[in-house]
Amino acid sequence: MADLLTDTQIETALAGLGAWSREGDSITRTAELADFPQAIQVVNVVAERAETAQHHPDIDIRWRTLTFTLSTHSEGGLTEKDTALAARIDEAISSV
Ligand SMILES: C[C@H](O)[C@H](O)[C@H]1CNC2=NC(N)=NC(=O)C2=N1
Repeated sequence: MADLLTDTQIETALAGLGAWSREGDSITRTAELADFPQAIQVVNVVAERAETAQHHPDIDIRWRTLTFTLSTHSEGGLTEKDTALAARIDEAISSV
């Protein structure tokens, strides 16, 4: 259970995250890696972190370009679970 974020809280979180943008009840970011294996490496790191958080992003894989979309389905919108996992995804992208 996590409270839905207000519009202001979402804007503040996005300003801190940088690469993410809001699309309705979701936030999304794209990352282009050097090649396909690196993109899959990022996906594997994100998968581990998502399992630890018990919160899971939608991931679109197109060759070396990844698109992550986050929303808290059980709450029908954005919560701290999404902004927290977004930061972990950013770290995973930077670490590869
Ligand atoms: C029991 C478990 O925590 C829930 O089913 C989780 C799993 N992962 C999830 N991921 C996302 N993005 N939204 C959810 O509501 C959600 N629910």
